[in-house]
Amino acid sequence: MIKKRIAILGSTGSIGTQALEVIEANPDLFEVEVLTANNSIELLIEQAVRYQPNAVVIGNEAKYQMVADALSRYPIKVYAGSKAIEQIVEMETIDVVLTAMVGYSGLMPTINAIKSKKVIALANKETLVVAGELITALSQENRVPIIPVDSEHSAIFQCLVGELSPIDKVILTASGGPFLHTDIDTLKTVTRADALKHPNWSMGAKITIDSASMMNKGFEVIEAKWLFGVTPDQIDVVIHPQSIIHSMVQFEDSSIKAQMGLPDMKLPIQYAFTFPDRVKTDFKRLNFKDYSTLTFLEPDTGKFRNLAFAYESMRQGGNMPCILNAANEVVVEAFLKGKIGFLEMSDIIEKVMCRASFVQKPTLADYCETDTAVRTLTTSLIR
Ligand SMILES: NC(=O)C1=CN([C@@H]2O[C@H](COP(=O)(O)OP(=O)(O)OC[C@H]3O[C@@H](n4cnc5c(N)ncnc54)[C@H](OP(=O)(O)O)[C@@H]3O)[C@@H](O)[C@H]2O)C=CC1
Ligand SMILES: CC(=O)[C@@H](O)[C@H](O)COP(=O)(O)O
Ligand SMILES: [Mn+2]
Repeated sequence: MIKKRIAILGSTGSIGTQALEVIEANPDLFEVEVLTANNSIELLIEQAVRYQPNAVVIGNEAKYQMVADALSRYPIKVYAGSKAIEQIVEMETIDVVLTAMVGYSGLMPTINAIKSKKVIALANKETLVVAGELITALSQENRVPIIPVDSEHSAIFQCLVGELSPIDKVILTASGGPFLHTDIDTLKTVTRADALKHPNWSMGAKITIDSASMMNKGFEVIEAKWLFGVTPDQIDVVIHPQSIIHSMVQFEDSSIKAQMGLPDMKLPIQYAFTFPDRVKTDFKRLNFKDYSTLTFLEPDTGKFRNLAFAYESMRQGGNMPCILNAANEVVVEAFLKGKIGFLEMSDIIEKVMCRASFVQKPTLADYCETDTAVRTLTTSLIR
């Protein structure tokens, strides 16, 4: 395999740091070309010293000088600002861009990376939620593969290898989050700390709250639609609290394929880097005898209304998923800051979906305008 030069957008986060572990374990296969972060300069500097990338970018421009000073002894270029993150992906020496930034901030760098013909290892699902149609069209136009990193989509992608026949259904598994068995009255008073306790995965704060509210699964339904070209009716969600089956595909002859393993994001990250090959790892193996039962339940969309909102946003199409995403980013931040309660997140999102300006055939400019306008609208609805 030719050594791949990798740019990690969001190297200081949960996905970013695990990607660096994968790269470090396979020095003959991968090298780090670019690292980016938003504010975490200490970790970014430590990573840059250790992995010696060609360039680093710090999103917060006020922190540029501190990073530049710390790395002045090394042949590492230092840039700052969100525009620099968008532009760095154009570097000729990059083969693969791992999009591991959180939220809407991943959109513009991903667009630029596709236009620069880089292979995309896509962790940042919000990119496909906000602008799935545009991103899919761009990737086809530029003949750029988008390889999923999200565990469910990596599972589906792995199930589809070698299959030429049509998909009947994709079945996304969901852990159910920390509140699977919490009644709706108790949900009114759950705290940030309660919601940040994911049963199976250790992840960044924003996606952990999305998992607790099941917006993560809603986003993953939209992500699956664009990645695998299926209709909303072909996407089922099933609660599987053990997170051992990462997702499944049913074919037209009724056969179902599942991808399984212990919950560890390093596997989907590595597979996105090595596809179509598989590379030996020392990751802990699943032992079926440790599990006397694997269980499956119907999601409760009365309790977790976000999942229903995601299906509704797909039904409406246009900029509605972009509206959903922007509203969600604002309410999650407000919940994390203790400004609103857990159930208020869905109440506010519902109001925003009714009030925001709908655009049936959005351009990139429309997505940008929608994101800005919806953030303002959502903020005004938070007491
Ligand atoms: N964590 C996981 O297991 C999984 C994550 N994903 C998806 O991957 C993405 C990353 O998630 P995760 O790693 O958990 O998130 P984290 O919050 O742990 O990390 C986010 C990274 O993005 C950077 N970042 C945040 N905001 C900005 C911004 N405005 N501009 C530039 N950089 C920014 C952060 O920098 P800094 O440290 O400086 O703030 C950090 O490096 C998300 O889209 C998530 O949904 C998907 C599946 C699983
Ligand atoms: C690891 C990963 O892919 C997450 O998206 C995870 O799936 C979250 O778990 P939930 O199933 O609880 O949303
Ligand atoms: Mn996932």
